Amino acid sequence: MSKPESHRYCVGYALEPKKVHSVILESLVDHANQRGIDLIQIDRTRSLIEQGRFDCIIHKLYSEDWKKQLDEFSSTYPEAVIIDRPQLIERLHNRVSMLEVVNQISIPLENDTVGSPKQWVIKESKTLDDANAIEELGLIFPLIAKPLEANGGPNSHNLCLVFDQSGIKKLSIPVVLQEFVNHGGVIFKIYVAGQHITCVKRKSLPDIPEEKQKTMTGKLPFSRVSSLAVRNDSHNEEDDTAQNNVEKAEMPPDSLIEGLAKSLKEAMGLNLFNVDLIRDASDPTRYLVIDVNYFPGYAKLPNYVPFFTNFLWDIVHSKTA
Ligand SMILES: Nc1ncnc2c1ncn2[C@@H]1O[C@H](COP(=O)(O)OP(=O)(O)OP(=O)(O)O)[C@@H](O)[C@H]1O
Ligand SMILES: O=P(O)(O)O[C@H]1[C@H](O)[C@@H](O)[C@H](OP(=O)(O)O)[C@@H](OP(=O)(O)O)[C@H]1O
Ligand SMILES: [Mg+2]
Ligand SMILES: [Mg+2]
Repeated sequence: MSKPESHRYCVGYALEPKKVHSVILESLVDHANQRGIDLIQIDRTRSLIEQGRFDCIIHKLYSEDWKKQLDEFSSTYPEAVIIDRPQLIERLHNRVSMLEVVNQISIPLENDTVGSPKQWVIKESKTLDDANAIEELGLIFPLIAKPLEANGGPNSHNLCLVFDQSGIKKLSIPVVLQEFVNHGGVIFKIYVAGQHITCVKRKSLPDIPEEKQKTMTGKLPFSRVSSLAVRNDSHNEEDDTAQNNVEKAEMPPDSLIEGLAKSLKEAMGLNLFNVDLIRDASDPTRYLVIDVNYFPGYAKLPNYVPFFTNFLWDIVHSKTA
């Protein structure tokens, strides 16, 4: 075991209890401790300033009161690093602004392209009921309907596949209708923590064959497919095939993974996020970003403990973010 470092740094974390449970594991606390970093839970029942000096604060809380407390804390301790600024995180709480940035960056790539699927936003319920208005939008079925807000609220992961106009009527507004792209049932999840980047493969929604696209009608709800894939221990033939597809899938080129992660980090000014990326089954040079999440489930990564500790170490040692 390495020698504990003599100078100690203090990193405060402010997260919902569920997130503390899923991300701040004992193994992380112990490892960080060995590297001179004390991970301290911020007490949400007391004022932040009262809790003294932190070298760095990591957080995933969005209330106005919390934002005010962070501002006060920064004024009192200007040298402390806040990961990340709430105003910058907000872009990821809306499924339109989260993908806009993908189309503003440019990544030097030889053959591949990175973009986002076509999407339409519907904000008024009368539009859902108006067959003419829907037709005029020129939607391309099948679609994925996603709540516009992606702020961790109870409905923000309630998605559904929509096969024709009849499926649109029963959606809740505001909703984003996104072109469904067949991608071989495999999703690439790029996790970013400051300058540390890693990519894993996961099971995704299966392809919808063309014959099926013509016969399916209405809508089909689903929720949290890629998380299910992490937890799934059932064994049926369909799952085995899906798992097989994941294992066989070739990773995107390193230059694409790094280029995309670094450009997005720069453009958004954020340190802690992941990117969901798919590869078009009918054009394997076409990559599409479908989702960007703030402070995702890092503990699902196989190298999570050193990965996250290295990030914290960089921050407290450079004191710049
Ligand atoms: N445009 C698309 N084409 C094909 N499949 C898609 C598309 N968008 C999403 N999916 C599928 O739906 C799943 C959930 O979509 P998305 O990641 O946008 O939702 P989310 O609720 O924000 O997920 P997360 O739990 O990662 O935050 C993806 O993992 C993928 O399997
Ligand atoms: O709880 P909200 O704010 O909705 O955010 C979720 C993200 O949307 C998911 O992407 C995270 O899971 P992944 O790390 O598997 O993407 C998921 O990670 P979790 O499994 O630690 O909850 C959450 O960060
Ligand atoms: Mg996702
Ligand atoms: Mg998401």
